Amino acid sequence: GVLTVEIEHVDVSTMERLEQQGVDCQPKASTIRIIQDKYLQKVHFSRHGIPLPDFMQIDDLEGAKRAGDLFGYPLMIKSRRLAYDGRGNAVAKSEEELSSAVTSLGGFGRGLYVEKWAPFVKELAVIVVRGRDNAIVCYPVVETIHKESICHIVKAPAVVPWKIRQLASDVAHKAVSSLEGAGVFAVELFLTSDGQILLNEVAPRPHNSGHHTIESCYTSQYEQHLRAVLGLPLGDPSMKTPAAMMYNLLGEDEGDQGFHLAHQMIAKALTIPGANVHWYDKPEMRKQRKMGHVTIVGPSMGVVEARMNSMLVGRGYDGQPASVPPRIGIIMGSDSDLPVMKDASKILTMFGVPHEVRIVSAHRTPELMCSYAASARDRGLQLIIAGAGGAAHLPGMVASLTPLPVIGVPVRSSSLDGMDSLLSIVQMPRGVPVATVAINNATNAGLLAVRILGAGDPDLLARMSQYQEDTREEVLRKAEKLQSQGWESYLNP
Ligand SMILES: Nc1cncn1[C@@H]1O[C@H](COP(=O)(O)O)[C@@H](O)[C@H]1O
Repeated sequence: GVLTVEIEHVDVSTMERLEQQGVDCQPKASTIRIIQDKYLQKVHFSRHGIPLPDFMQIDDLEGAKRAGDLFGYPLMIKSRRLAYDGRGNAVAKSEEELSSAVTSLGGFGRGLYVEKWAPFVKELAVIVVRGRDNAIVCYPVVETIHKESICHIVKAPAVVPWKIRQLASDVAHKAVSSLEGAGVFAVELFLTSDGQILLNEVAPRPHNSGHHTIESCYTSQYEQHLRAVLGLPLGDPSMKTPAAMMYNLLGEDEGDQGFHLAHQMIAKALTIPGANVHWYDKPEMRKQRKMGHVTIVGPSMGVVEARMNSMLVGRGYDGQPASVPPRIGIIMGSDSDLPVMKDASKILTMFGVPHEVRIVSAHRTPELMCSYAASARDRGLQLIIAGAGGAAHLPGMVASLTPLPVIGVPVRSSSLDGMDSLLSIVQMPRGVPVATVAINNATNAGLLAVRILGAGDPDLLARMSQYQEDTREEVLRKAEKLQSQGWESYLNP
């Protein structure tokens, strides 16, 4: 008999599986046709004014050459259907390579089109959800890092300027608004060196770039998909952990050896704080096949990256050896500030906050100051305490080079009793704040830093309450002693 199933939309791997089983997958509705045929998908999006790399259909070698003349090389040649994880794509680096590239894709009969090479600096993705009532919510923008055309690592949120995140969300929102159907859509994007966002493609389904949402967001992409298709209210897509990274467990070898290697990795992942292992239990192990994934969550991207590095030691992720990454940087203009600035470090050690201590001078090492401040956030620092004396420009300059909060410590210098340092630090122009503590009071800088971090770290805030309670009790104990003994014996015990 004939079984007719009507589906609103279907992803390419399902299509491929159905075709392998001899099921005729000719779509009926126009929406389905647009999503299945990547060329028609692009035509559709460009009609809706969504930015994407230039593209054109090619039917023969002459057409491919014309496209090469128009777009230049390297030229991306793509199959119109059944292409994913790098399959169905071929790059021709020159006109001579066109015909072999076309042959590798199965010839023109399969339906090909070409795309102008997108000179991207990062690949981004946004999971967009659309309800039956057409309500749309977007998950935070993520960065996808590919290796040999297969997604390797996903960073959530993407470490890109806020404006870029907004632009990426806008493009993704617009792309999904232009389609029909309810459910989760994954929008893959290119970020170019001149800050443009170009649409790569839209996958109408829960997606690899959204796996992190299971642990890092209030509503996972899977729950969200069910809510959307069932007509329930959409859930909150925002992140409940500050940072997450997902690592795909790809088959590293065939058969048993492949399982052995994967299990080694899983055993390592189980020792990593914040790591969650997902194993798909696919019956067969193949090289480069997605067998599972690990999502690591943590309090900052720096911490999550360090955890990822320690999981991947010896596996070629570009990180440094794992150590506890500092959350706070204590910097000072000279080693002569150290006797004062050490008090900030003492407080942070007491509260168990990992930190680093460095000498960075605004006047003697201006380049170092710039690179330190500019890279601080990406290295995972959450706050900077900067101390200096005299013409104390360090805290203010650092504050102008980073979005992180900066606390300034005026260090007393020999000639003006520290008033020069205090005024240099506290009198900042509008727009560039530095929280300034009392002259030489690095202890307060440490305590203020703990309070600021505590706003997003309940454990730290609880410790701060305990510290206040302990301080109060100490004072009360002294007051009682003074009252019971009198001041003379108090002073001369
Ligand atoms: N403003 C400034 C720029 N570079 C160093 N300083 C400050 O100059 C003071 C004297 O430094 P030194 O003892 O090294 O001469 C220190 O407080 C130091 O922060």
